[in-house]
Amino acid sequence: MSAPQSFDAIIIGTGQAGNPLAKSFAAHHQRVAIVERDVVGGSCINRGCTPAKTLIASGKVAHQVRHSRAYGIEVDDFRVNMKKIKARKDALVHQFRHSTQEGLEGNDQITLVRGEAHFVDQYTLEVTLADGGTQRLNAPKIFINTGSSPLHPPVEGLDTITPLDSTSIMELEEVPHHLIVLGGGYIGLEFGQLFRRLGSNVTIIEATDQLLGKEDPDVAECLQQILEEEGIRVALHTQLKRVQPHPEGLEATLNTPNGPERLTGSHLLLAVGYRPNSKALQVENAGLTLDEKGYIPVNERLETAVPGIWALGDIKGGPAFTHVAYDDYRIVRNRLFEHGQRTTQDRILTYTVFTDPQLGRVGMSEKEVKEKGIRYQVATMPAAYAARAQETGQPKGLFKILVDADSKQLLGAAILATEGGEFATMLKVAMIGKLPYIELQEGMFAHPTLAESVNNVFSFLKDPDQD
Ligand SMILES: Cc1cc2nc3c(=O)[nH]c(=O)nc-3n(C[C@H](O)[C@H](O)[C@H](O)COP(=O)(O)OP(=O)(O)OC[C@H]3O[C@@H](n4cnc5c(N)ncnc54)[C@H](O)[C@@H]3O)c2cc1C
Ligand SMILES: NC(=O)c1ccc[n+]([C@@H]2O[C@H](COP(=O)([O-])OP(=O)(O)OC[C@H]3O[C@@H](n4cnc5c(N)ncnc54)[C@H](O)[C@@H]3O)[C@@H](O)[C@H]2O)c1
Repeated sequence: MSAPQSFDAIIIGTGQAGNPLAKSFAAHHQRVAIVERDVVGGSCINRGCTPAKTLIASGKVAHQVRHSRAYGIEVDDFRVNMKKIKARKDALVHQFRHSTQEGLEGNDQITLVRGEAHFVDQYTLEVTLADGGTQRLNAPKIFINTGSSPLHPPVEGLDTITPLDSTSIMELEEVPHHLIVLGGGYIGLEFGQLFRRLGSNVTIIEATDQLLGKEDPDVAECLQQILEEEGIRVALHTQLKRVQPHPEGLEATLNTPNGPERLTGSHLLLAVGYRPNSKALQVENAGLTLDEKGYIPVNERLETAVPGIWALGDIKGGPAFTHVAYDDYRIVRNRLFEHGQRTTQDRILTYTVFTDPQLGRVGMSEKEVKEKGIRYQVATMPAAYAARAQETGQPKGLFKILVDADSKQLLGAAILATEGGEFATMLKVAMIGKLPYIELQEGMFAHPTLAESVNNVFSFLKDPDQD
């Protein structure tokens, strides 16, 4: 075995944290190796946000064409061309991937190693190279950014069919006749609505009693109603007991609240969550222990229990979003290169479910506020009260904003509305600035934007137990 190649730092994974971190090391004239076992760029640009949102944009166009008569535009006929929809998505993914790869390969300080890494000891990795053989690398600092992958649940008969997951569904070149979706979370709802809009029959099977289990029931119910109005069947409190091949594709045996049911579908999408990519790492060789779900525990500085090893992004557990992984990078950069004190404790969580209308979320839900015993007030207003929502013919949804009863600052918000993610971002800025709600209620905002609704929504503010 040849001597390991030495670096100032090694990063495992070219995802949302690893890629910018490599560039920060390079900018500080430190030699860094970054190891990638798959395509460069990680989940977001290859298998997650970018391809999904590009496809969802096509679904929205199909929906608008279908409903164009409501706007006085008479389109006689249209056809969904799934091959072209996929080609548009592939082109963008390749563009993003190519520029990420060029950014790494074109930097003299960065060595991109193609292969799968595992720990040999605290400072040494062995990479099983993509083009054969192995290579050992060592460094005093190692950063794990290996992300997560779709979870395949234990369902009887699953090995007798070819189920889809969030990666393979985006490679379809035809629209499923009947898409059965297992799981009513982010992936289930985004893809369920996309394929419904492209022409599929869609059934979403959710084991619990509401969609998007982390959200408040009123918000989840409002979104469920919107999806059902588009013709999606939502089966709550329902388990998938068994699947088997069927001439139409598959037959699913369900346990519903009304008893057993048999359902035939052309495709099954598994959307029951993600699992960490930690098994191949053999972290025990470095003295690290995974938690019970396979995540790598870290402190608020993203340091693992072993000095000199950090974990960033999905692999550390907690909210799994691109902007969280990127913010993990900012924290590490801040502490290593800027003598800063940033931690994961400082940040206010935000995310958007890219259904249409979007669910833009920031801060705490009402459930979380109650659990923490905070004294709060809540304002809920139908999106239809906004002039903009009426003018654009997109009145579905609601605005829900929580306010601290003592400080009068915002605690959190759920904006279920067209471009709800943009609206929630504005509220996050108010939260960062610790603005009392009155500044929003009395502020002058451009008319007729959706966001000017912050002038009106607080007139609905009430104590939680007030009718
Ligand atoms: C369909 C879908 C849609 C999504 N939409 C959104 C969205 O709209 N907004 C949002 O914020 N988030 C979204 N997400 C979540 C988001 O994609 C992830 O949270 C984010 O990409 C995680 O980034 P990461 O840096 O932790 O890991 P990743 O980007 O997954 O990078 C990890 C990399 O490590 C590599 N790797 C793993 N193990 C090894 C090893 N042993 N050796 C070498 N390389 C290894 C992997 O190949 C991968 O390239 C979506 C996810 C999916 C699946
Ligand atoms: N817009 C976004 O930001 C976005 C979009 C897609 C994915 N993501 C990320 O990807 C992660 C994974 O998404 P996801 O939708 O797979 O997971 P999820 O955890 O959001 O949802 C999974 C759902 O499946 C249900 N479920 C679990 N087991 C089941 C079973 N056996 N039968 C029926 N239902 C079952 C759960 O109750 C839950 O509602 C998310 O947590 C999120 O961080 C984010």
